[in-house]
Amino acid sequence: MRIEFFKMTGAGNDFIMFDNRDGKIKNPVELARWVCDRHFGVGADGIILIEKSETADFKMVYYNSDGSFGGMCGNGGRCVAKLAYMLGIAKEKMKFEANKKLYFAEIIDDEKVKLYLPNPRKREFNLKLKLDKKFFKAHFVDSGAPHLVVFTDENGIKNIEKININNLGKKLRFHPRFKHGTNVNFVSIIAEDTIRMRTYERGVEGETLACGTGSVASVIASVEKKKYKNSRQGENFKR
Ligand SMILES: N[C@H](CCC[C@H](N)C(=O)O)C(=O)O
Repeated sequence: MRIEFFKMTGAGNDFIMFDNRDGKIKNPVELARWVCDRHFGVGADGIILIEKSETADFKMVYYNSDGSFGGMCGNGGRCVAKLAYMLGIAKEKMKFEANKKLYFAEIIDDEKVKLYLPNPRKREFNLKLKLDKKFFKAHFVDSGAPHLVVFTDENGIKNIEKININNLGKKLRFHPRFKHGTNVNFVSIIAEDTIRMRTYERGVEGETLACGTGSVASVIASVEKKKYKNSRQGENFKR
């Protein structure tokens, strides 16, 4: 069987995407594991299927590289919006369904796609998580995907670049407090309006280069805990 695919990256978080409106992909779990392999496949953090929707322009169905169902993905949402626009499935302003929720996206120009995420309701601040006889202070925000935010300064970590994400991140990701597991973001305050974040992703089971819903969760925790300015500066951000 021949299946056309598209590869895109959102800030380094990369995805292989398929137009599955005809339903010809029947085993996405196996497909994700195979094509996401960076040596024996194409290589990506996950796959995204565009499927038919009754309530929106299309449905985004997202699987992590290990084949687990991913729910919502911020970077993937921007990529799939662009693909849907390129394929003529949606216009510049669109709405799509993902994990039974509705999202709005807007194509700004060739390089920019804006994605509107609803305000996360599930937030739990000041958790104390026991790990290897030590307590970690962390905050939990579900921004479409479950995210733990671990501030380096609240946990005596001096240099975020030196954290062994694939070790410490993994332990927190599997902490029994989270029944379905969680993504884990380590965050350092850089300036009044800038944070540095490194993410361990559930389902990729390793550090990824960027995470959209993780960024949103980290900013929410920063505004709450660090009294950040709730600034809209990001809108004018230029590379
Ligand atoms: N990278 C994604 C989030 C993936 C979450 C997924 N790994 C899970 O919760 O299983 C993003 O840009 O929002």
